[in-house]
Amino acid sequence: MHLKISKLYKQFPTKQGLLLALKDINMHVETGELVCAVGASGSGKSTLLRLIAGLDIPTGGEITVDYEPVKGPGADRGMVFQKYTLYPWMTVQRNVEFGLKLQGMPKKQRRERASYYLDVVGLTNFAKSLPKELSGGMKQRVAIARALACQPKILLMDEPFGALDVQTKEAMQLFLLDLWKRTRCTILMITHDVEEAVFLSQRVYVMTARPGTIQREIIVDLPEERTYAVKRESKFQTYKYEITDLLRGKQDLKLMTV
Ligand SMILES: Nc1ncnc2c1ncn2[C@@H]1O[C@H](COP(=O)(O)OP(=O)(O)OP(=O)(O)O)[C@@H](O)[C@H]1O
Repeated sequence: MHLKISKLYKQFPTKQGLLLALKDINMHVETGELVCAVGASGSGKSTLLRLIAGLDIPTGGEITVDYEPVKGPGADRGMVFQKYTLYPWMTVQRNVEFGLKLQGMPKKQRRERASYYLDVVGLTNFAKSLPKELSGGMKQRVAIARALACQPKILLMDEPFGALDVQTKEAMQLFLLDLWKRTRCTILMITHDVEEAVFLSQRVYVMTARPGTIQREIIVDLPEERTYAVKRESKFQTYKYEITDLLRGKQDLKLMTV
C-alpha cells in the first residue's frame, strides 16, 4: 500500500470569498505504518481526510492509493469518525456486516468475516447487543471492526477518541497500538492531541492553520513497544514540546498583532 498526496489544495467558497483550507499538502503513508497528522482546530485535518476518503474533490493536486488516483469513495479506504456512526437499530454483528452486505457478500461469508473482526476487537460477547448497550469505547471498537471487516488497504481515522473521557481514551490508544501490532494494518489518523500523536505514531505530520499546511514531518524514534511508561521518557517529552511549539508558533504571532 502506498498513499501519496501531492501538491494538494482545497478552497471553499464562503460569504467572505474563497477560503483556502489546504495549501500545498505533500505527504505519504506506507504499508504497515501508523501515521498521525496533528493540528489545531481549523488546520484542515478533517478536510484532508475527507479528500483522501473521496468524499470531496480537491481544488488542485493529486491523491493516489497504490498509484491509482482517488476519484471517489472506495472499499480500499476504511473510515472511522469521531462521532459514533453505528446504526442504533442494528445489533453489533449487523453493524459490522453492513458494509459487506452493501458489497454483495453472501450471508454466511459476511457472518464469518464480521465474527472474526468482532473477535479481533474483543467484542464477541456483545455481537447480539444494540449500540445503546455499549460504552463509548466499545462503540468505537465496533466502528473499527466494521471498517476493518471490509479489509481496506488503509484505515483513515478522524479524531476517533476525541469524544471519549481521558481514561477511556488512554485505554483505546493502547487498544489501537495492540490491534495495529496484531493486524499490521496501515493507519492514517488525525488528531489535535499532541501527546496522542507522539504516543501512537512512527511519523507525525504537523499542520498549521489559515491556510492549512504541513509545517513539519517528524519521525518518532521511540521503542515500538509503547506503554504508558514511554510518556515519562525525556525523548517523548522532547517530541511533545517540539510539536507543541510548532503549533503555538503561529498563535503567538497572531496574539502579538492583536
Ligand atoms: N464545506 C465547507 N465550506 C466552507 N468552509 C469549510 C468547509 N469545510 C471546512 N471549511 C473550513 O476549512 C477550514 C478547515 O476546516 P477543517 O474542519 O478541515 O479543520 P480541522 O483541522 O479538522 O478542524 P477541527 O479540529 O476543529 O475539526 C476551516 O476554516 C473551516 O471553516
